[in-house]
Amino acid sequence: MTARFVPYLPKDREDELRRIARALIAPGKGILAADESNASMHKRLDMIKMENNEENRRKFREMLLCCGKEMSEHIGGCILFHETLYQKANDGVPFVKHLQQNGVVPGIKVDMGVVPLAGSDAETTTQGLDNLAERCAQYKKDGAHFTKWRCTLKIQQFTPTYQAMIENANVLARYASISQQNRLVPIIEPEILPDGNHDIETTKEIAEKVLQFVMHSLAIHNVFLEGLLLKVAMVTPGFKCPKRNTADEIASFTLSALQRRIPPAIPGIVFLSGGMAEDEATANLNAMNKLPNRPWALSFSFARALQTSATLIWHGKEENQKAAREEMLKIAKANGLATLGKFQGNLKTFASGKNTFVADNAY
Ligand SMILES: O=P(O)(O)OC[C@H]1O[C@](O)(COP(=O)(O)O)[C@@H](O)[C@@H]1O
Repeated sequence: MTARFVPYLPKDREDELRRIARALIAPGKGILAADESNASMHKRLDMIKMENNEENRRKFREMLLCCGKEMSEHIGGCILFHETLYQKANDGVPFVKHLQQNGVVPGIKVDMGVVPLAGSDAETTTQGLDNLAERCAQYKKDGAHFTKWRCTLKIQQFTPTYQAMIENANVLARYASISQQNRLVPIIEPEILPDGNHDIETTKEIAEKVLQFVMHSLAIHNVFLEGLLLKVAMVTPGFKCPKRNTADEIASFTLSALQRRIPPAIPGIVFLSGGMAEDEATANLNAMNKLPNRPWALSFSFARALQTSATLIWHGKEENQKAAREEMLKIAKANGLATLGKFQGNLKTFASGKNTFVADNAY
């Protein structure tokens, strides 16, 4: 019998996407998220009282991205912001080349930010589909092999609404399809924000619902599951919930939500850090990777939980760069071990115990 539709992707395209996805989450590796938009960069640089301008953002990225070959031991890929993809390190070599030479796959954030979703309960969708195909084609030529798109959903008395869940799931699927058509592995991020005083049971229930909508839309748009990664928040109690949960509890709630909703064809699920302290994010990831029944790789795509100590040590000073990079690599190593469930003891970092929660982190 002949196929009723033109194939969604040719075989060689599928193989390419599969290969890229696997490289990003190879055993012991995860992703460094360094794709902060300029508004988010303001918050990063403000921590060390640096002005948020193009040159300071370049210096910050120089500190994070030019760590040498050691970086690829635990970091498979790095997500960049548009500006960074075209910036150069102090030695005149583009950042993207530095990453390639050091065995780290460069990726790019392609969404154009969160905007209000009219008619909803003060919720949002994410814009950026216009010209996305052209931008993706260009990014591929310029060295990127994967993309990221972030949607945010809020837990409040009446949210996330059906409208927000269906809209965000659909925009994520459309983005993923366009990305795959352009030979870029999409990292699909339906982030449930940590704000609120709800308990962990509530977060789990909502996470399952949100994921159900996302998987449904991916199926409708024929997105190739083996050639994508999912980026989600761990299932935790709301930031203001008085009852806190242990790493083992967070791990089992998170894993159960994923097991119920995510097909094993998806090669990997990577977690954002969402304002958790560095040591906490690592402990939770490690606990998850000790549990049975994980058909996908469970890894990290942290921004704050990989950058905070390094940023505070660096403080914008050239002479602190080496120590800052060593700290970041130490944390990456701990997370690499956590992807295997092999991290032991407590992670001691410059910013241990310091949460980096940002209220309503949807710009
Ligand atoms: O600046 P944006 O586009 O709002 O993105 C916020 C950040 O959220 C992330 O998706 C996750 O970051 P955290 O690990 O700090 O929660 C990053 O990739 C991104 O830089």
